[in-house]
Amino acid sequence: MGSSRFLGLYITICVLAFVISKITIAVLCYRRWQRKQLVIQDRFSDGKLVLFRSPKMKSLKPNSFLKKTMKLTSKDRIGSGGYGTVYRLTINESTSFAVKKLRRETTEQDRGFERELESMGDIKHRNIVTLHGYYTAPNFNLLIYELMPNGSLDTLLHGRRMDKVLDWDARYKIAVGAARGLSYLHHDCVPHIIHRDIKSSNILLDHNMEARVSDFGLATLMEQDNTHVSTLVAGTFGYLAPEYFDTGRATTKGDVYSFGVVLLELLTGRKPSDEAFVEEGTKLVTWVKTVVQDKKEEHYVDDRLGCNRMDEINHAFIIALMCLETDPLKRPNMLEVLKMLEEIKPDHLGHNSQSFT
Ligand SMILES: Nc1ncnc2c1ncn2[C@@H]1O[C@H](COP(=O)(O)OP(=O)(O)OP(=O)(O)O)[C@@H](O)[C@H]1O
Repeated sequence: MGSSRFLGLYITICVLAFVISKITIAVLCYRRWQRKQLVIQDRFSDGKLVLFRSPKMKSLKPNSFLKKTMKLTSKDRIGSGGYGTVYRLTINESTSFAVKKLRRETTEQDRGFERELESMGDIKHRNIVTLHGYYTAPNFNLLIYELMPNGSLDTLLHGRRMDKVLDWDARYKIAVGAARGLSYLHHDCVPHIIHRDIKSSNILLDHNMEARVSDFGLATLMEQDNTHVSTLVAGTFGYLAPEYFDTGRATTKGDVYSFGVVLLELLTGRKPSDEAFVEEGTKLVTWVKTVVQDKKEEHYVDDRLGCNRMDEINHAFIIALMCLETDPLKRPNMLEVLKMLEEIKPDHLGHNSQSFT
């Protein structure tokens, strides 16, 4: 009798200990999640602002942040792309953000969409544009990014900006930075991330002219929402790997191909969608393959490179062509591309080849 009472007491204590430990774990997880992000409900537009906590966000007053975000107008517009319009949000003299207003036609609030954004917010790397938070309301969504003061590589290479000429050293640094960011997404993130839309307008430049890959995860995100008007699901014509046209499947090797196109753009200063190619019935990649075969690279490098290091430039052409192999299996992966690029100028980058922020 005594031993069965003891057994009953023993089982009760075990069950209680189990339940208490589960509750404690749940409370700790909830607190950790709360510490990671700040959620502000917006009663006016039935929306919700979520800011991911980081040193930069620490000093911000969330309500005034929300007010300023809601007051963005066309005067604050930086530009627009396939996914929506980008605005500059100025909080004070030293703090600004880039806010991307996504086109959204459905009114459904999707928790999967938010989860995707939360994992995008966890990605922190010095060659990737940080997502600081998001705003979601029944009719629109905003993504809050770090503002890149030097805009996009596309604008610097092909736009009318005369104030900044990118010489060979600057372009080399951009190529290595972009390769490092992409290699981080492919090889260091779990699960790995396929960008799906690598192009010069998605490579932004920070105050040091260091490359930052932007818009990662957006193709997947918008596919879920199913509102991005795109002929080919994701990716931009001129940058897409040939196999994508057959399979429609995005792969890391597809990103490697697109990166190869960006490298060619850096070397030749020509856009993959250059009308001259269309008129000649060719495209940047086919054209460069012939140039390299005929060993005529020096006639086609961008004059603005201002460099007599043709050995380095030829080396970069070879890496670009490896990325542009028609057979994806023959292309190197991004870690290999990064290593080959770093070998072009081992002394130049020797002191800062570390991958993480
Ligand atoms: N974080 C940012 N900081 C500064 N400028 C940005 C930022 N994000 C985007 N921009 C600028 O906003 C403009 C539009 O960018 P967006 O990413 O919407 O379009 P895109 O990359 O040109 O095209 P797509 O949407 O098809 O990828 C570009 O000129 C880009 O330079």
